[in-house]
Amino acid sequence: MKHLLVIFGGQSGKTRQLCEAVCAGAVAEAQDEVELRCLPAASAGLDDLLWAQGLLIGTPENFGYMAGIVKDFFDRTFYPAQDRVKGLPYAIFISAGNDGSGAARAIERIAIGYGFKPVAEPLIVKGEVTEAALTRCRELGAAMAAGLAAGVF
Ligand SMILES: Cc1cc2nc3c(=O)[nH]c(=O)nc-3n(C[C@H](O)[C@H](O)[C@H](O)COP(=O)(O)O)c2cc1C
Repeated sequence: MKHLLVIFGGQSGKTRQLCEAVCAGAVAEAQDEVELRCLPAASAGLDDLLWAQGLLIGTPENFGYMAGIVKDFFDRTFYPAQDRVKGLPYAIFISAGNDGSGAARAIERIAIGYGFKPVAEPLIVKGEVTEAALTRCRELGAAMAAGLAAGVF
């Protein structure tokens, strides 16, 4: 069984909606081969990160950056995880009002510090969460789960 960790932040529920679709996609694709752990960023910690063989990070864009609670996850885990998570495949999904690029860039920079390996372009959903957006999220979750199951990352 491969291990996929999904963490998310957010206040008004849109990132959570994206997260639920990401997770549904992963389960639909590979529930027999991939064990999923989906956690609010505040509840996720070092043990979860070390458990993970794949990581999906969900955040709103707040003030051109990731949610503070997602940054807090990185702040808490960076030093203890250093040199233990190199090469961890990851991808990002973002709920934004009208941009999202600042949050994506900030997470990408931090991910370089950990040595995570990007395996998909950041998925940015602007404005309302439409059915089309949820489909993209399900596809992201499915692609991550399929890649993990197949051992291609
Ligand atoms: C304090 C705050 C700051 C925000 N800053 C940005 C921003 O810089 N760029 C942007 O595109 N949207 C911005 N937004 C809009 C949110 O990204 C958007 O409403 C998002 O869908 C919220 O996700 P959530 O429901 O998971 O909290 C901001 C919202 C809040 C509350």
